[in-house]
Amino acid sequence: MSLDQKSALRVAQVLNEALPYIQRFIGKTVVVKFGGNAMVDKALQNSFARDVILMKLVGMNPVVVHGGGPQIGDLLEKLSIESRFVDGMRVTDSETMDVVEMVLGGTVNKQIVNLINSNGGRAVGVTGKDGLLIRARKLRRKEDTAGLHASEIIDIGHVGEVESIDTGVIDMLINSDFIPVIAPIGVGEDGASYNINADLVAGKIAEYLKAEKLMLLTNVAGLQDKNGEVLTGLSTLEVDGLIADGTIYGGMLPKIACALDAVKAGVNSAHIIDGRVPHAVLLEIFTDTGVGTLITNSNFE
Ligand SMILES: Nc1ncnc2c1ncn2[C@@H]1O[C@H](COP(=O)(O)OP(=O)(O)O)[C@@H](O)[C@H]1O
Ligand SMILES: CC(=O)N[C@@H](CCC(=O)OP(=O)(O)O)C(=O)O
Repeated sequence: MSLDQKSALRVAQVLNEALPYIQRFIGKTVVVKFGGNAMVDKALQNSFARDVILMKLVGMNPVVVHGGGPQIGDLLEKLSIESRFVDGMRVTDSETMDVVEMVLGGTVNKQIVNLINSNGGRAVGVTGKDGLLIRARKLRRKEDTAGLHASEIIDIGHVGEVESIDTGVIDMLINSDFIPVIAPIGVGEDGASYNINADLVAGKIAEYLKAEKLMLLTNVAGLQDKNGEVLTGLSTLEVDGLIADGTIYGGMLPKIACALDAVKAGVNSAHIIDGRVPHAVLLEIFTDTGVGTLITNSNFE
Protein backbone atom coordinates (compact mmCIF):
# COMPACT_ATOMS: atom_id res chain seq x y z
CA MET A 1 0.00 0.00 0.00
CA SER A 2 1.41 3.42 -0.91
CA LEU A 3 1.89 6.05 1.78
CA ASP A 4 -1.01 8.05 0.38
CA GLN A 5 -3.34 5.07 0.56
CA LYS A 6 -2.18 4.47 4.12
CA SER A 7 -2.94 8.01 5.22
CA ALA A 8 -6.26 7.95 3.38
CA LEU A 9 -7.15 4.76 5.27
CA ARG A 10 -6.16 6.39 8.56
CA VAL A 11 -8.41 9.37 7.82
CA ALA A 12 -11.27 7.00 6.99
CA GLN A 13 -10.64 5.09 10.24
CA VAL A 14 -10.77 8.27 12.29
CA LEU A 15 -14.00 9.41 10.63
CA ASN A 16 -15.45 5.95 11.14
CA GLU A 17 -14.44 6.03 14.80
CA ALA A 18 -16.44 9.26 15.15
CA LEU A 19 -19.72 7.72 13.92
CA PRO A 20 -20.93 6.14 17.21
CA TYR A 21 -20.09 9.35 19.07
CA ILE A 22 -22.02 11.47 16.58
CA GLN A 23 -24.99 9.08 16.90
CA ARG A 24 -24.81 9.14 20.69
CA PHE A 25 -24.49 12.89 21.11
CA ILE A 26 -26.91 14.13 18.48
CA GLY A 27 -29.30 16.68 20.05
CA LYS A 28 -27.26 16.73 23.27
CA THR A 29 -25.96 19.88 24.94
CA VAL A 30 -22.27 20.25 25.71
CA VAL A 31 -21.03 23.19 27.76
CA VAL A 32 -17.44 24.11 26.96
CA LYS A 33 -15.46 26.45 29.22
CA PHE A 34 -12.89 28.16 27.00
CA GLY A 35 -9.87 29.28 28.97
CA GLY A 36 -6.14 28.96 29.51
CA ASN A 37 -3.61 28.95 26.68
CA ALA A 38 -6.21 27.93 24.13
CA MET A 39 -7.59 31.43 24.46
CA VAL A 40 -4.40 33.31 23.71
CA ASP A 41 -2.67 31.18 21.05
CA LYS A 42 -3.90 32.02 17.54
CA ALA A 43 -3.69 28.47 16.12
CA LEU A 44 -5.36 26.99 19.20
CA GLN A 45 -8.10 29.62 19.06
CA ASN A 46 -8.91 28.59 15.51
CA SER A 47 -8.84 24.87 16.25
CA PHE A 48 -11.22 25.49 19.17
CA ALA A 49 -13.61 27.49 17.00
CA ARG A 50 -13.64 24.82 14.31
CA ASP A 51 -14.28 22.06 16.88
CA VAL A 52 -17.30 23.92 18.23
CA ILE A 53 -18.63 24.57 14.73
CA LEU A 54 -18.25 20.89 13.83
CA MET A 55 -20.17 19.90 16.97
CA LYS A 56 -22.99 22.19 15.94
CA LEU A 57 -23.01 20.92 12.35
CA VAL A 58 -23.37 17.28 13.41
CA GLY A 59 -26.42 18.14 15.52
CA MET A 60 -25.03 18.79 18.99
CA ASN A 61 -25.72 21.97 20.95
CA PRO A 62 -22.42 23.50 22.06
CA VAL A 63 -22.62 26.34 24.57
CA VAL A 64 -19.41 28.29 25.17
CA VAL A 65 -18.62 29.96 28.50
CA HIS A 66 -15.35 31.85 28.49
CA GLY A 67 -12.82 33.09 31.01
CA GLY A 68 -10.31 35.86 30.43
CA GLY A 69 -8.32 36.15 33.65
CA PRO A 70 -5.01 36.89 31.83
CA GLN A 71 -6.66 39.54 29.63
CA ILE A 72 -8.18 41.22 32.71
CA GLY A 73 -4.75 41.07 34.38
CA ASP A 74 -3.12 42.75 31.35
CA LEU A 75 -5.52 45.69 31.33
CA LEU A 76 -5.32 46.10 35.12
CA GLU A 77 -1.55 46.22 34.82
CA LYS A 78 -1.73 48.89 32.12
CA LEU A 79 -4.00 50.89 34.42
CA SER A 80 -1.60 50.30 37.34
CA ILE A 81 -4.26 48.45 39.34
CA GLU A 82 -2.94 45.54 41.38
CA SER A 83 -4.35 41.99 40.78
CA ARG A 84 -4.90 39.94 43.91
CA PHE A 85 -6.40 36.46 44.28
CA VAL A 86 -7.86 34.54 47.22
CA ASP A 87 -8.49 30.81 46.62
CA GLY A 88 -8.37 31.32 42.86
CA MET A 89 -10.85 34.26 42.96
CA ARG A 90 -9.89 37.77 41.93
CA VAL A 91 -10.37 40.33 44.69
CA THR A 92 -12.75 42.71 42.87
CA ASP A 93 -13.29 46.27 44.08
CA SER A 94 -15.54 48.67 42.10
CA GLU A 95 -12.71 49.90 39.90
CA THR A 96 -11.63 46.34 39.12
CA MET A 97 -15.26 45.35 38.42
CA ASP A 98 -15.47 47.99 35.70
CA VAL A 99 -12.36 46.57 34.05
CA VAL A 100 -13.64 42.98 34.40
CA GLU A 101 -16.93 43.89 32.74
CA MET A 102 -15.19 45.79 29.97
CA VAL A 103 -12.76 42.99 29.19
CA LEU A 104 -15.04 39.95 29.60
CA GLY A 105 -18.30 41.41 28.24
CA GLY A 106 -16.53 43.51 25.62
CA THR A 107 -13.18 42.57 24.16
CA VAL A 108 -12.97 38.87 24.98
CA ASN A 109 -16.60 37.97 24.32
CA LYS A 110 -16.60 39.67 20.93
CA GLN A 111 -13.24 38.17 19.98
CA ILE A 112 -14.63 34.68 20.50
CA VAL A 113 -17.86 35.47 18.66
CA ASN A 114 -15.79 36.83 15.78
CA LEU A 115 -13.52 33.79 15.84
CA ILE A 116 -16.44 31.38 15.48
CA ASN A 117 -18.20 33.51 12.87
CA SER A 118 -15.08 34.01 10.77
CA ASN A 119 -14.56 30.23 10.71
CA GLY A 120 -18.04 29.77 9.25
CA GLY A 121 -20.13 29.33 12.40
CA ARG A 122 -22.97 31.45 13.79
CA ALA A 123 -22.27 32.72 17.30
CA VAL A 124 -23.99 35.31 19.49
CA GLY A 125 -22.27 36.70 22.56
CA VAL A 126 -24.03 37.64 25.80
CA THR A 127 -23.12 38.33 29.40
CA GLY A 128 -25.12 37.07 32.36
CA LYS A 129 -26.94 40.40 32.37
CA ASP A 130 -28.60 39.75 29.01
CA GLY A 131 -32.09 38.37 29.55
CA LEU A 132 -31.18 38.07 33.26
CA LEU A 133 -29.31 34.91 32.30
CA ILE A 134 -27.12 34.77 35.42
CA ARG A 135 -28.64 35.94 38.69
CA ALA A 136 -25.85 36.36 41.21
CA ARG A 137 -25.25 37.18 44.83
CA LYS A 138 -22.13 38.15 46.69
CA LEU A 139 -19.92 35.14 47.25
CA ARG A 140 -20.19 33.89 50.80
CA ARG A 141 -16.99 32.45 52.12
CA LYS A 142 -18.36 30.80 55.26
CA GLU A 143 -15.95 27.92 55.35
CA ASP A 144 -12.89 30.14 55.05
CA THR A 145 -14.03 32.70 57.56
CA ALA A 146 -15.16 30.32 60.31
CA GLY A 147 -13.03 30.94 63.35
CA LEU A 148 -11.51 34.17 62.02
CA HIS A 149 -11.91 37.58 63.64
CA ALA A 150 -13.65 40.31 61.61
CA SER A 151 -10.33 42.07 60.98
CA GLU A 152 -8.89 38.90 59.42
CA ILE A 153 -11.72 38.34 56.95
CA ILE A 154 -10.80 39.54 53.45
CA ASP A 155 -13.70 41.15 51.61
CA ILE A 156 -13.27 40.02 48.01
CA GLY A 157 -15.72 42.68 46.87
CA HIS A 158 -17.85 42.21 43.77
CA VAL A 159 -17.07 38.52 43.45
CA GLY A 160 -20.30 36.63 42.97
CA GLU A 161 -21.70 33.16 43.01
CA VAL A 162 -24.53 31.94 40.82
CA GLU A 163 -27.91 32.19 42.46
CA SER A 164 -29.88 30.92 39.47
CA ILE A 165 -29.69 30.60 35.71
CA ASP A 166 -32.55 31.57 33.41
CA THR A 167 -31.94 29.42 30.36
CA GLY A 168 -34.40 31.45 28.22
CA VAL A 169 -31.77 33.32 26.22
CA ILE A 170 -29.65 30.21 25.72
CA ASP A 171 -32.64 28.13 24.58
CA MET A 172 -33.67 30.88 22.19
CA LEU A 173 -30.20 31.02 20.65
CA ILE A 174 -29.88 27.24 20.40
CA ASN A 175 -33.33 26.97 18.82
CA SER A 176 -32.34 29.60 16.25
CA ASP A 177 -29.20 27.59 15.45
CA PHE A 178 -26.73 30.00 17.06
CA ILE A 179 -23.83 29.04 19.27
CA PRO A 180 -24.20 30.98 22.55
CA VAL A 181 -20.97 32.54 23.86
CA ILE A 182 -21.37 33.58 27.49
CA ALA A 183 -19.25 35.96 29.59
CA PRO A 184 -19.26 35.15 33.35
CA ILE A 185 -20.79 38.38 34.64
CA GLY A 186 -23.79 38.03 36.92
CA VAL A 187 -26.45 40.53 37.94
CA GLY A 188 -27.56 41.04 41.54
CA GLU A 189 -31.03 41.86 42.84
CA ASP A 190 -30.17 45.55 42.83
CA GLY A 191 -28.80 45.42 39.28
CA ALA A 192 -25.19 45.32 40.48
CA SER A 193 -22.58 43.48 38.43
CA TYR A 194 -20.79 40.46 39.86
CA ASN A 195 -17.53 38.94 38.73
CA ILE A 196 -17.94 35.18 38.77
CA ASN A 197 -15.28 32.59 38.13
CA ALA A 198 -15.94 31.24 34.63
CA ASP A 199 -15.63 27.59 35.65
CA LEU A 200 -18.38 28.04 38.25
CA VAL A 201 -20.64 29.67 35.66
CA ALA A 202 -19.97 26.89 33.14
CA GLY A 203 -20.79 24.26 35.77
CA LYS A 204 -24.08 25.91 36.76
CA ILE A 205 -25.13 26.44 33.15
CA ALA A 206 -24.41 22.77 32.44
CA GLU A 207 -26.58 21.85 35.44
CA TYR A 208 -29.52 24.03 34.41
CA LEU A 209 -29.33 22.90 30.78
CA LYS A 210 -29.09 19.26 31.92
CA ALA A 211 -26.08 19.04 29.64
CA GLU A 212 -24.56 15.77 28.54
CA LYS A 213 -21.04 17.03 29.16
CA LEU A 214 -19.17 19.83 30.84
CA MET A 215 -15.73 20.42 29.35
CA LEU A 216 -13.27 22.70 31.11
CA LEU A 217 -10.33 23.64 28.87
CA THR A 218 -7.25 24.69 30.74
CA ASN A 219 -3.50 25.03 30.40
CA VAL A 220 -2.50 21.83 32.19
CA ALA A 221 -2.83 18.18 31.18
CA GLY A 222 -5.64 17.68 33.73
CA LEU A 223 -5.83 17.34 37.49
CA GLN A 224 -2.35 16.32 38.56
CA ASP A 225 -0.86 14.65 41.61
CA LYS A 226 2.29 15.87 43.38
CA ASN A 227 4.48 14.27 40.68
CA GLY A 228 2.60 15.83 37.80
CA GLU A 229 0.80 12.59 36.87
CA VAL A 230 -2.70 13.18 35.51
CA LEU A 231 -5.36 11.83 37.84
CA THR A 232 -8.74 10.53 36.71
CA GLY A 233 -11.65 8.63 38.29
CA LEU A 234 -11.03 9.98 41.80
CA SER A 235 -13.54 9.61 44.63
CA THR A 236 -14.80 12.79 46.33
CA LEU A 237 -12.93 11.69 49.44
CA GLU A 238 -9.67 11.53 47.50
CA VAL A 239 -10.35 14.97 46.07
CA ASP A 240 -10.94 16.33 49.60
CA GLY A 241 -7.62 14.81 50.65
CA LEU A 242 -5.79 16.45 47.73
CA ILE A 243 -7.28 19.83 48.65
CA ALA A 244 -6.37 19.39 52.32
CA ASP A 245 -2.73 18.51 51.55
CA GLY A 246 -2.34 21.38 49.07
CA THR A 247 -2.04 19.27 45.87
CA ILE A 248 -5.11 21.06 44.50
CA TYR A 249 -4.84 24.82 44.92
CA GLY A 250 -5.55 28.16 43.19
CA GLY A 251 -7.47 28.05 39.91
CA MET A 252 -7.88 24.26 40.11
CA LEU A 253 -10.08 24.64 43.23
CA PRO A 254 -13.15 26.14 41.49
CA LYS A 255 -12.57 23.83 38.51
CA ILE A 256 -12.72 20.62 40.49
CA ALA A 257 -15.55 21.91 42.71
CA CYS A 258 -17.78 22.80 39.78
CA ALA A 259 -17.00 19.56 37.95
CA LEU A 260 -18.05 17.52 41.00
CA ASP A 261 -21.16 19.66 41.60
CA ALA A 262 -22.26 19.45 37.96
CA VAL A 263 -22.02 15.67 37.89
CA LYS A 264 -23.76 15.41 41.27
CA ALA A 265 -26.57 17.53 39.78
CA GLY A 266 -27.05 15.18 36.81
CA VAL A 267 -24.56 16.22 34.10
CA ASN A 268 -23.37 12.91 32.70
CA SER A 269 -19.65 13.67 32.74
CA ALA A 270 -17.24 16.51 33.40
CA HIS A 271 -13.82 16.73 31.78
CA ILE A 272 -10.85 18.88 32.70
CA ILE A 273 -8.93 18.88 29.44
CA ASP A 274 -5.67 20.15 28.06
CA GLY A 275 -6.46 23.17 25.93
CA ARG A 276 -2.85 23.27 24.73
CA VAL A 277 -3.54 20.21 22.57
CA PRO A 278 -4.87 21.26 19.15
CA HIS A 279 -8.48 20.09 18.66
CA ALA A 280 -8.70 18.94 22.31
CA VAL A 281 -12.50 19.30 22.19
CA LEU A 282 -12.82 17.25 19.03
CA LEU A 283 -10.58 14.51 20.39
CA GLU A 284 -12.55 14.33 23.62
CA ILE A 285 -15.94 14.14 21.95
CA PHE A 286 -15.41 12.15 18.80
CA THR A 287 -12.60 9.71 19.48
CA ASP A 288 -11.66 7.02 21.99
CA THR A 289 -8.71 9.16 23.06
CA GLY A 290 -9.56 10.97 26.28
CA VAL A 291 -7.39 13.99 27.03
CA GLY A 292 -7.33 14.89 30.71
CA THR A 293 -9.34 14.17 33.85
CA LEU A 294 -12.78 12.58 33.64
CA ILE A 295 -15.31 12.99 36.45
CA THR A 296 -18.49 10.89 36.45
CA ASN A 297 -21.02 9.63 38.96
CA SER A 298 -18.69 6.83 39.96
CA ASN A 299 -16.58 9.53 41.65
CA PHE A 300 -19.02 9.70 44.56
CA GLU A 301 -17.83 7.03 46.93
N1 LIG B 1 -3.51 19.52 41.30
C1 LIG B 1 -3.42 20.37 40.27
N2 LIG B 1 -3.33 19.89 39.01
C2 LIG B 1 -3.22 20.74 37.96
N3 LIG B 1 -3.18 22.10 38.07
C3 LIG B 1 -3.29 22.62 39.30
C4 LIG B 1 -3.42 21.79 40.45
N4 LIG B 1 -3.52 22.59 41.54
C5 LIG B 1 -3.44 23.82 41.10
N5 LIG B 1 -3.30 23.89 39.77
C6 LIG B 1 -3.17 25.14 39.02
O1 LIG B 1 -4.42 25.46 38.43
C7 LIG B 1 -4.18 26.10 37.21
C8 LIG B 1 -5.42 26.06 36.34
O2 LIG B 1 -6.32 27.05 36.81
P1 LIG B 1 -6.43 28.46 36.07
O3 LIG B 1 -5.08 29.06 35.96
O4 LIG B 1 -7.48 29.23 36.78
O5 LIG B 1 -6.87 27.98 34.66
P2 LIG B 1 -7.85 28.60 33.56
O6 LIG B 1 -7.33 29.94 33.23
O7 LIG B 1 -7.76 27.61 32.46
O8 LIG B 1 -9.23 28.62 34.19
C9 LIG B 1 -2.98 25.36 36.65
O9 LIG B 1 -2.28 26.11 35.70
C10 LIG B 1 -2.15 25.08 37.89
O10 LIG B 1 -1.25 26.13 38.11
C1 LIG C 1 -13.93 35.89 40.54
C2 LIG C 1 -12.91 35.68 39.46
O1 LIG C 1 -11.79 35.30 39.73
N1 LIG C 1 -13.31 35.88 38.21
C3 LIG C 1 -12.47 35.73 37.07
C4 LIG C 1 -13.33 35.77 35.84
C5 LIG C 1 -12.61 35.34 34.59
C6 LIG C 1 -12.15 33.90 34.65
O2 LIG C 1 -12.65 33.06 35.38
O3 LIG C 1 -11.13 33.65 33.78
P1 LIG C 1 -10.20 32.35 33.64
O4 LIG C 1 -11.10 31.21 33.44
O5 LIG C 1 -9.36 32.67 32.48
O6 LIG C 1 -9.41 32.21 34.93
C7 LIG C 1 -11.38 36.83 37.02
O7 LIG C 1 -11.64 37.95 37.40
O8 LIG C 1 -10.28 36.52 36.55
